[in-house]
Amino acid sequence: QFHMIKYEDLRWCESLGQGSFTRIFKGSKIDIRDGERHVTDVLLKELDANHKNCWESFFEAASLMSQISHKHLLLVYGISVHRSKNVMVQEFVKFGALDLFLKREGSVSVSWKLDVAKQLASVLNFLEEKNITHGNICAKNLLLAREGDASQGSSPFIKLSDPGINVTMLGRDVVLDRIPWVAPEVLEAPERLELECDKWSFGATLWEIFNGGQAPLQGLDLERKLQFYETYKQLPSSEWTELADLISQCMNYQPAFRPSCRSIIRQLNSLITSGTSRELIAVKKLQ
Ligand SMILES: N#Cc1ccc(Nc2nc(N)cc(-n3cnc(CCO)c3)n2)cc1
Repeated sequence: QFHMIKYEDLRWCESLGQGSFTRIFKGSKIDIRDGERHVTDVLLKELDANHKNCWESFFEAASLMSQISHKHLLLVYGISVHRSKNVMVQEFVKFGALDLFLKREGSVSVSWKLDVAKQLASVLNFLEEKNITHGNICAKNLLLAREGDASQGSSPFIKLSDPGINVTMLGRDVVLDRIPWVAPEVLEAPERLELECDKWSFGATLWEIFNGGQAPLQGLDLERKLQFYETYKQLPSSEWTELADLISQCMNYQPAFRPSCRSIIRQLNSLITSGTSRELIAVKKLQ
């Protein structure tokens, strides 16, 4: 269920960092189509050689992405296996991971943030309708295809990345370090990854988007992160009560009590109307 790409048709350029058990590089792939040579920018996601036992899970994540298509889902061109190299070949998304962008950009408008949140909610709704759980929703896995420029009125455009190695394959410390994105119920039973888990992670991601891309509970060691769940803590809430309500509804310790995607989208729509008018009033006060 994959397009196999010949290793010799790939070129590695600069390294762009690493995820859990993977390294990512900018690269290009070469296709010969109707006698013409086409070079395409790609993102090469390599599985660490010392985690070869995860290759099924690594490719399973990618195959999820290539069996369904949606405008806000990352395009996976295929995979390339050569000797000990397992490589996933993805479309190169122009502006990279959202968390880094938010940290770099600092001030984006409320409507920009809500636009991104709505795009994420819409692709989660698409996955929910197909009963597909992503399992690793976070700002780092949201890629920015278009920056959007408030002054020009052009809006951002995001793509949801593959979930990476399945959480059941990760060591406990790696899962603990994903607190508060990983839903509490997943800690006890990682194999029971369900749709509700993505709602919890959506709440944590919404918090990131409205907190300049900074990681929630950053700097807490694993013990304290575990205590956060054991004592049923919530993330520091925004002054914007409607936003804080939505985040805490998503991050409900009872999975069944988390809102449906439709409800999330409805609440985002009302935030958009109240949020943009709040922003207009604030701007008017400044004039
Ligand atoms: N400066 C810069 C810059 C860096 C990267 C991209 N593009 C791109 N395209 C993808 N398909 C995936 C990623 N990506 C980034 N971080 C992860 C790991 C967490 O998912 C994946 N980045 C564009 C510009």
